[in-house]
Formats: sequence, C-alpha cells, structure tokens
Amino acid sequence: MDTKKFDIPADKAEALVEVVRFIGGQNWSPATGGNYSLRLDNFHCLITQSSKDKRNLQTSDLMVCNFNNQALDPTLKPSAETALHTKLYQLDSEIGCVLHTHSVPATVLSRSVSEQVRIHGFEMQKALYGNTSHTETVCVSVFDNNQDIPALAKEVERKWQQGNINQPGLLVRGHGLYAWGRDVFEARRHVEGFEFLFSCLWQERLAGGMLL
Ligand SMILES: CSCCC(=O)C(=O)COP(=O)(O)O
Ligand SMILES: [Zn+2]
Repeated sequence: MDTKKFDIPADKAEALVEVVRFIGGQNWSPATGGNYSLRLDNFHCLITQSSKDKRNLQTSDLMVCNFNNQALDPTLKPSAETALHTKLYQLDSEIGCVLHTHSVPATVLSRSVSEQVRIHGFEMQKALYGNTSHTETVCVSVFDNNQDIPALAKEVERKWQQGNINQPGLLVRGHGLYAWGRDVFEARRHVEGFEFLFSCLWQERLAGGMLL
C-alpha cells in the first residue's frame, strides 16, 4: 500500500479543473463521461473521482492515485479508467496531463473506421505536437472498446511499443478520445485540435465527401 501523503498543489488542481469545465461546456463530456488527470511525480497522478459531473467539477472532486492504480485515500473511488491514464504516464515520462473526452464526433468517427483515422489537408493538424503542415497525414490509432480497462491499457502498451501511436491521442471505438500533452495547456490544445478535426471529418462524411 502506498502511504505517501500529498499536499495537492492548488495551482495544478485549479488548472485541471478549469480545463475540465471548459471541456464540459463544449458538451465533450456529457452524463459524467470522461476523466482527467495530471502527473504529480514519477509514481503518482491527480485524477478525477469516478462519476462526477465534469461540467461543474470542483478541486474536491480530484484525488491522488499511484501508478498501480491505488487511491492514496481508500475512501475515494478513482475514475474507472485510471489504468489507461497511469499506463500513458509510464509509457512516456514527458506526458504531464491526460484528458479523456466523450464527444459525438469522436464517438461516431471511431465506429466508422477499422484501425485508424487518417487526417489530411487541414491547417488545424498543426495544433498537434510534431505536425508542421497540412500536407502531412495524421494517423490516429483506434482501439476496440473493452470494459476490462487494464486489458485495454495493455493493448495500448503493445501498439505503443510497436511504434504505432505517433500522435498525442488515440480513439477508443464507440467510446471517445484520449489526448495528452506535456502539461495541461498542451493537452487542452490537443483535445481542441482533435475535436475540431473529427468534427470536420464527420461533417464532410454527412455532406457526402469533401466539399472542395
Ligand atoms: C457514462 S460514462 C461511462 C464511463 C466512462 O467511459 C467514463 O469516461 C467515465 O468514467 P469515470 O469512472 O471516470 O467517471
Ligand atoms: Zn470513458
């Protein structure tokens, strides 16, 4: 059992709550869907408690978990998807924040492809770290949904180690987007960029193809 006690840094907690409320306000996290975290050190993260209303999140709705997915305060219930967050922190020590949304565009798009969503020709691709031109193709990996989150996290680890996750986000089919960044601000930019791009792709589909 991890007995380390944390004084939760107020500025970090407030920054996370602010981005979660923003996301809730965009309707990207309805009906308590979505979960949100930031790295505290190499063994712990601050994460949303399960089943909280993300549109009106409070700093008291956050809690500390270690990377074995154990709550430091065992009276609190961590997000059901904590294992995906902690897996990402362990896969890349540069990841400082993980944001998981349940938007309509991400959900429907993830059901319309097999292994990846391919994005090409949009200026907004440059919102995603490492992308410098609309002429490149951004490939976002799609994973089958699984109620066994540790198993899903293992699958993410497998694809990561094969070099098949090379954007700061992934989709879970019929479920939503996981996006991350070095800090809350970069992770938020990635969520906004992905959500914009998914929305464009879906609207093009509805229109019967590219409008060019
Ligand atoms: C009604 S959303 C179903 C659970 C989910 O996918 C999610 O993102 C929220 O789970 P949490 O335990 O983090 O509230
Ligand atoms: Zn979810």
